[in-house]
Formats: sequence, structure tokens, C-alpha cells
Amino acid sequence: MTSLRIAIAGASGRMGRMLIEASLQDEGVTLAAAFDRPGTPFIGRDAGELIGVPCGVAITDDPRAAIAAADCVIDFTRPEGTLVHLDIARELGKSMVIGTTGFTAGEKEAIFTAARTIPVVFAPNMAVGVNAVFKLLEMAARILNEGYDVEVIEAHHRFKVDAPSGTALRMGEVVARELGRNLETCAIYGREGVTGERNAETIGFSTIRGGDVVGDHTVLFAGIGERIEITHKSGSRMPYALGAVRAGRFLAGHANGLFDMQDVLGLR
Ligand SMILES: NC(=O)C1=CN([C@@H]2O[C@H](COP(=O)(O)OP(=O)(O)OC[C@H]3O[C@@H](n4cnc5c(N)ncnc54)[C@H](OP(=O)(O)O)[C@@H]3O)[C@@H](O)[C@H]2O)C=CC1
Ligand SMILES: O=C(O)C1=N[C@H](C(=O)O)C[C@H](O)C1
Repeated sequence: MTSLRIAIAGASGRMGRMLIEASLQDEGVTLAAAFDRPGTPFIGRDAGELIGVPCGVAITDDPRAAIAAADCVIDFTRPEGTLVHLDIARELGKSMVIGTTGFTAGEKEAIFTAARTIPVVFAPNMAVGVNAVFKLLEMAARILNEGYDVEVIEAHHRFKVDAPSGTALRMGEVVARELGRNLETCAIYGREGVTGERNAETIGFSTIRGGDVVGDHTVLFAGIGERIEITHKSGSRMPYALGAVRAGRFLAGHANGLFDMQDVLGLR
């Protein structure tokens, strides 16, 4: 069996380092390239040094050369970087796993368009546990479809730049879809002042940022006389990285198309 060659974007980032570790541990994949932005202090250094295990792959600031050396690029960076890397992957006919969050609707369109040519997994959370929670939320929303107010609460580390998290938004989408609502029109992002009584049709979002919280998400279904909370807490970034490498292997069997972790995990 040939090993899947992976290129890692944003190699020195929090997720980049995890992805280096996950791909070096996985016998089914080869770390073919690692790249980062020009000017970062790690350019030219061995990618494995970032996790204390030199591996002979130097970090480059040339995304085209890095992606050309691989079958699949895994990208957890920022939307503007991801879209540049996506263009290169499309031109070179490589598959892509996108974990980056915070895209605008227009930016997401660019991903949907590229996926007509190359295979793409695009998912706001690659952890198996979170994807199990998405399924639990479908069931909860089907049962609690009347008389329960829905609120999504998330907490992340102080360095996170987008809010609410991509995962919180997806949780809102899952519940809204089950309840026959459109998240674009029913979402409330924070409250202040004299807000009036709660509108039963809305889905509220609350965001906490602080310290080194890896990522906590709760969906609260609040009725009169009882509350149901469905919570996921991340203790490490490794489940995201393992999910992303698994997604890369899944794409090896596809010529093009847009997928998410529900496809990778067979949860559709
Ligand atoms: N789908 C999932 O399962 C998960 C998704 N995420 C998402 O992944 C993304 C990255 O998170 P995290 O690793 O914590 O972030 P970090 O800031 O730690 O790492 C981001 C990396 O991308 C680089 N980068 C930033 N901007 C650009 C750009 N314009 N072009 C190319 N490279 C760039 C950074 O370089 P520099 O240091 O020079 O800025 C850094 O190396 C976020 O959107 C986050 O929400 C995170 C965890 C799980
Ligand atoms: O930035 C992070 O850290 C995370 N981002 C993702 C998101 O926005 O949902 C996934 C996870 O929660 C960690």
C-alpha cells in the first residue's frame, strides 16, 4: 500500500504542530512537506523539531513547492491563507483538508467551487467526539421541538480570533435544521440592555475567551421546569489532528467533491 503524502500549512501554529505529530505517528501517511508564512522564525528548520523529534523535512515558505510535493494539503491557518492554498491545490490537482474557521459566506463559496475539481473535507471540528455530539443534537432537537429555548455556549483560549467558534455555529445549524428554522435569520449573537422577553424562535450564542481553554461547547435546551445540556470538552488538540489525517486518507478514494467529518466517519 502506498503511503499518502501530506503537506501541512501553518506548520508552526498550535494545530500545525499537532498535525506534524499526528502524521509522524501514522504509518499510513508520510509527512512530505510543511510550510508557513514568510518571516516566521521556523522557516528552514526541521518540522519535527517543533515537537522535539527531527524528521528531515524542512519548513518552507513556498506553499506551491510544498503542495506539489504532496498528495493532500492539510490547512488550519486563517481564511485568507487557506484560500491561497486552495487555489494552488486546485491548480495542481491535490486533495485538501480544511480545518480553518471564520470564513464569510462568499469565502465558503470559493471552497464549494474548488470542490467541483478536487476532493475537499471542510469541517469546523475534526474530533470524533464533537461529530458524535452533532448526531446527538439532531436527536435532541427532534424530541425537544416545542417549549425549549436553545442556547449555544462556547469557551476557547485567549488567542482565538473568530467568534462564535465554527463548531458552535455548526451546532446551531444542526439544531436549526432539525427545528425547521434558518440560522441566518434566527441567531442572536449576545444580548445587552433592555432586550425584551426571549423570542422562542431564536437560537442564542454566548462566547467566552480566556487563558488556555482548548475548546468547550454546550447546547442548552431550556424548558419550564427542566433543562437539558449537551456538552463536549476538549482536553487536547490531538483529536482534531487525528481526525484531519483520517480525513486526508478518506480523500484518497475520491476524485473531487465536498465532504465533512460526518462523511469521513460514515455518520450520514
Ligand atoms: N476544524 C478543527 O477541528 C479545528 C479548527 N481550528 C481552526 O484552525 C485555525 C488555526 O488554529 P490554530 O492552530 O489555533 O491557530 P495558530 O494561530 O496557532 O496557527 C495558525 C498558523 O497559520 C499561519 N497563518 C496565519 N495567517 C496566515 C495566512 N494568511 N497565510 C498563511 N498562513 C497563515 C500562522 O502563522 P503566523 O504564526 O505567522 O501567524 C500559524 O502558523 C483556526 O481557524 C481554528 O479555529 C482549530 C482547531 C481545530
Ligand atoms: O480555534 C480553536 O482552538 C478551535 N477552533 C475550532 C472552532 O472554531 O470551532 C474547533 C475547536 O473548537 C478549536
